[in-house]
Amino acid sequence: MKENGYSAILLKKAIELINTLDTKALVIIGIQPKNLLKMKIPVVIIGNEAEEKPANFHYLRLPLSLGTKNLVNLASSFMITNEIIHEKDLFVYVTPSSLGIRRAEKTVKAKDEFFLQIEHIFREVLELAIELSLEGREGKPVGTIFVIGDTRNVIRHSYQMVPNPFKGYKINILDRSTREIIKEFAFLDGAFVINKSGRVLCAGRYLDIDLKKTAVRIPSGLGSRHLAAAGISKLTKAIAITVSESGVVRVFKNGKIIFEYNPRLD
Ligand SMILES: Nc1ncnc2c1ncn2[C@@H]1O[C@H](COP(=O)(O)OP(=O)(O)OP(=O)(O)O)[C@@H](O)[C@H]1O
Repeated sequence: MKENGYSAILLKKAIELINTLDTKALVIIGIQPKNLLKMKIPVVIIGNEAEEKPANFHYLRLPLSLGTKNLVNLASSFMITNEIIHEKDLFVYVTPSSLGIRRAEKTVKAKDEFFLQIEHIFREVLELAIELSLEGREGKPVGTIFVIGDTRNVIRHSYQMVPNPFKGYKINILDRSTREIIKEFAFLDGAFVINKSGRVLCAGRYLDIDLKKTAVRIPSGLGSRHLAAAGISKLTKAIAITVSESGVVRVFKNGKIIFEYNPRLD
């Protein structure tokens, strides 16, 4: 999503639309908002925080590389979840190269906690998970688990299924040039373990959860991958992100699903 010089015009048109139609919010994606202080309706900004921070401005720190469709869907769910607008309300969104009107709907199941969770490393891993869902590996769908944070306890509750390909290497999720390497290892059975600084400590890790002791409930139809992710997030303070072979990306915290989204269905 690149700035292409139309931002100012599109933003002006968006405001005209808001003044003409009964729209309840403005979503700004990847544009530095300017001259919006007079806006009476809620403004959701995805991208860099501006210096202007009136009470009706909400910031969503999502990666712009998720693309307009995904971001608008997430913004829509965010606004409904936080009662900024209601389902079916109209809102306008604007990006550096497009302008649109949408009816608010919850295509993404996300709990409040999810939107509080979007700090740096988590955001990068979520983006990677969505990329994996969309791209697969060599054209084939791929499923995996990323476990982020509380690594000491995660390691305690897991073991290697195969030799750890990341042993001895300093591969960090923040280093974009190593993204492809990380994705390559998604074909391994098991989970990735990532520390709070973004370093990938291991792949191919079996999450050893005693399901009798760790009472987690997940929706029926989900198998052992999702049970393991729910279990590790309950047993430790880690967050687990799963990509299922069907493409659904889920986030687990404290044994519960706090985010569920299938980017392939957009
Ligand atoms: N405890 C575990 N720790 C790490 N990985 C696991 C664990 N259990 C299962 N997996 C991984 O999940 C894979 C798929 O298992 P299963 O089909 O039962 O899960 P699922 O939840 O139905 O996932 P999907 O929706 O992707 O099919 C396994 O091949 C394995 O790689």
